Amino acid sequence: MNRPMETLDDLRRDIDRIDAEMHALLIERGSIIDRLIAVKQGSTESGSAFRPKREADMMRALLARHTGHLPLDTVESIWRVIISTFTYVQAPYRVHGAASGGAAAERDVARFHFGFTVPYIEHSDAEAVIAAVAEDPRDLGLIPVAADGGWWRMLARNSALQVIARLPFVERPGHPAALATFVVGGTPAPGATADDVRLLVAETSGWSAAANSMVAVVGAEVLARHDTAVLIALPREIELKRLEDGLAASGAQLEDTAWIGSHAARHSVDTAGAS
Ligand SMILES: O=C(O)C(=O)C[C@]1(C(=O)O)C=C[C@@H](O)C=C1
Repeated sequence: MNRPMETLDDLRRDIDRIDAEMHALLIERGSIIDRLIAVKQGSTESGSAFRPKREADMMRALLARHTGHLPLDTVESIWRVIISTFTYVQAPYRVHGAASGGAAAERDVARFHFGFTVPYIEHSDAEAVIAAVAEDPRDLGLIPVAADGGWWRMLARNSALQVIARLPFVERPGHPAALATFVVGGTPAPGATADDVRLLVAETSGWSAAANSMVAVVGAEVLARHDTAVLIALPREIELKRLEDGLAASGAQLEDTAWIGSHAARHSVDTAGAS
């Protein structure tokens, strides 16, 4: 015998039940916040509650286990809002972004990754973002990886600030907040940041196209150049000495080297997020 067809009321009852369960789970998740605060205060941890290494791992796991009708973009953005708001409730912070990389794109990055509860403040350029975070190192600054102007030299001179993450945590075709962005923050708690990729600033002498190619041959990446300075992304497994030796063979030298932060290895999936 055929089952009688479900009515719209039946389906809405199901949706109401699931919504109530999800809400109850969110309330239960929220009840952990006081314990998180207590544990973090009771250990060596202090300052910002942002733990980018943990978040990169969580976002990868979320996207890996996702299945079903709901687009990946939706699931990722829901969890970004949950996690960022939990960070905010533990210790309030603001996010600063630069309009110079495209105000709308930067705002999208901020809202997608940090939601609407965390205040977003727009500045003219990367230098102004760094100045704002220097004033309150519990805040986070967003700077496009491709931003020009040599902003990273400011971090080389200020050891209290560093790059602590790179967004998006999981890259994919058509990501709704795709603008590659560094997150700048105050000195992170021990173990809070990933160091799969370390960022090196150096003055250079004898730099040439051959030096640029050599950086790639060694397995690193020149992210930017400004006057005689260079910003290089160096995977953890590549020793600085190897880079220096390779560059010496191309006639270039690194001087006044400074590490300005690190982030998790870039991770891509080829699934489009909207389907
Ligand atoms: O795991 C932590 O340290 C938390 O504070 C929890 C949590 C989360 O909501 O899952 C929030 C902030 C951190 O950046 C990472 C994760």
